[in-house]
Amino acid sequence: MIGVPSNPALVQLRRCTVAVDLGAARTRVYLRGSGLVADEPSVAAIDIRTGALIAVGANAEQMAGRTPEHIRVSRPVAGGAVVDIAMAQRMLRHILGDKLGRRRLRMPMMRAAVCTPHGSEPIARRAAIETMYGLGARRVELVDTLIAAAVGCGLPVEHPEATMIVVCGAGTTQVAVLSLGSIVSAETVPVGGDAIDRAVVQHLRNAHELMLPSQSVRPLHQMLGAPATGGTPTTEVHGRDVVSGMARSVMVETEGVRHAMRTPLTAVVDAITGVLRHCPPDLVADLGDRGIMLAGGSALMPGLDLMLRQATGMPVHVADRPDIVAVQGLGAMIEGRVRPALLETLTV
Ligand SMILES: Nc1ncnc2c1ncn2[C@@H]1O[C@H](COP(=O)(O)OP(=O)(O)OP(=O)(O)O)[C@@H](O)[C@H]1O
Repeated sequence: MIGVPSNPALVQLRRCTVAVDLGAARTRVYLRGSGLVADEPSVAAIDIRTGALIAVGANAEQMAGRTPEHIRVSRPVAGGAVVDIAMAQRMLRHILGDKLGRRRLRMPMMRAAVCTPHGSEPIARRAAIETMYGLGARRVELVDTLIAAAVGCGLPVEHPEATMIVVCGAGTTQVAVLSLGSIVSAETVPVGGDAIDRAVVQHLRNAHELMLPSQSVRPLHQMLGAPATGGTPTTEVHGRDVVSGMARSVMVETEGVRHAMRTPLTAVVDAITGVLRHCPPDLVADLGDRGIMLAGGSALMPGLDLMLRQATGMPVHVADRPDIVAVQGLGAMIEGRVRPALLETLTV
């Protein structure tokens, strides 16, 4: 496992004590020596009359859509970037304060590793760094999420054969082919689980004039992978009538929901074919057997792997715990469990 530390960035990563994945849906924190210590929704609730923080994480998420006028539920991370640095700092401080105790909070933050989506803008990378500086970090190492996730999946990224990873999160999907520890070709599209959920909600609104409560969307995900049958299978769905505002139930056809979910996913399929088009033929040939590793929280969507298999004709494997692979990969880097020399990191 120990190799030659020829990559200075990896040497810097080994000095980090904390690894953070600030996602649009969830914030995950890995502490060296302790493992994953926090995995909470990236949500904060504030009292707008006083500016006081009322809740963070799961407690704040439960309040979404149910708040009185003076409470605002905020999501400080969107589209793969921290969009409200001050709120992200307050949220992280509380999430970690709850887990570590206030006094231990400053120490682990001295050197932090943070993953950022592939191809993120300099301003987005800066925002991630500023967020960590506000928590007391003196140095921040940025790592491409695709590299962190590939390491977290246990892919043999340092080998001279191609591996392909698709990280499907809440707001973005990142696709890459890696070989010899580096990204050969990659693409990020602004489509993830949230876009799929919005497509389902919009379909119910257009086709049935029904407003779907947010907790009712996930049970409909299974329609993506439902076998196509000759008949028209239907499911009963409860919601609110768009016009009258009254509670109402409708029978929803599987095929309509499946079609709605597939529409945003065409961008993901296009990204996969685009990445393959930019790869040397030898690497593409490797992938015919190895296929695609699917990671990110949306990889848990039933039928997504099957849909991608059908659309690309390639084998698709879902990572173990696909939602946490990126932070686990970062964790492996700061623990020194990754072969040096071959991994590419972004250092600022
Ligand atoms: N069991 C599940 N079934 C279907 N979808 C799921 C499941 N679990 C999580 N998701 C979806 O996964 C997404 C969150 O994934 P993940 O935690 O990887 O996002 P993130 O890293 O916070 O987002 P991003 O990478 O876009 O910043 C959400 O859209 C959520 O609805």
